[in-house]
Amino acid sequence: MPSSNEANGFGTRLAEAMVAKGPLCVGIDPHPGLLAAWGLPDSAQGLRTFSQTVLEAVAPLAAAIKPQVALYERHGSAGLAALEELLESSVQAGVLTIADAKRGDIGSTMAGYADAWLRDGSALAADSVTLSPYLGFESLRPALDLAASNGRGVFVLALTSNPEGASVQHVGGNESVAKRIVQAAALENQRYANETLGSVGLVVGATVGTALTELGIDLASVNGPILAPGLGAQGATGADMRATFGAAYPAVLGTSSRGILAAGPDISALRQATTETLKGL
Ligand SMILES: O=C(O)c1cc(=O)[nH]c(=O)n1[C@@H]1O[C@H](COP(=O)(O)O)[C@@H](O)[C@H]1O
Repeated sequence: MPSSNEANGFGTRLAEAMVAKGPLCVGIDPHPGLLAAWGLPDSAQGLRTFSQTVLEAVAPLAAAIKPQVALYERHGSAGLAALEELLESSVQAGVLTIADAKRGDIGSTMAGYADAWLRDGSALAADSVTLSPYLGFESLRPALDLAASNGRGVFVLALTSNPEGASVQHVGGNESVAKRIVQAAALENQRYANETLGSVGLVVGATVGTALTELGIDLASVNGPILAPGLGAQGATGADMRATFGAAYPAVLGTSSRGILAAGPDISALRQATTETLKGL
């Protein structure tokens, strides 16, 4: 797990990694079908081999990895142990981690989730975690504050890549739910004014097309990283992302899971798929 005494906050460390390696995150989503295609059992041992293979293949190429927590939870405590090992190995491999847990709850319970994913010494501590703000952005306060106190970060869902997201996130027209989340994140990043990039990131799907313009959302003002899922398996390309994000594109971290993982288990094939994806960004 990353230690708290990093000189720079998560946003700055991620910005540096994106300059050094390129703006790509590789999602580690050990779906049962992928495990089978890789000749691995659908078990904790299968998860462990899958995770460590992806890490070995992509650590030199990816600014971050994003393990999908649900697919480890499927195997209970043994699955979570495989995730803990992956988070630990990622530190040794020098790649930043985004735990894709999409947590969100009333403040007092949120403190428990923050402790699990963002506290020094927690077995599941990652460099950052994905959060769902639909109990109110302010309900995320324990995670926002803990991340700020120890150099970690968060990614808050704003406009998700799935078509159903619009039924909640677009509500309100020019004062949409998504716009309020973006504004709240921008305000929160004011505490990182001395850093290259703030540590409160947003999730905006690479598939959202013209929604940002239609809703009058200005991502360039956020001063935080934008995690953009939807590349590859969900159909978005680098060109789509440039068109969608415009002036905010330099802060966008594209993320692809199945589009890269389908190339495994061969390490060089995984590296080639990662390199090809990076070329498009
Ligand atoms: O937070 C996420 O990462 C996320 C947000 C979103 O809006 N859409 C989305 O697909 N994701 C996650 O990104 C990954 C996408 O996987 P692929 O479609 O295989 O690239 C999955 O783990 C999703 O849970």
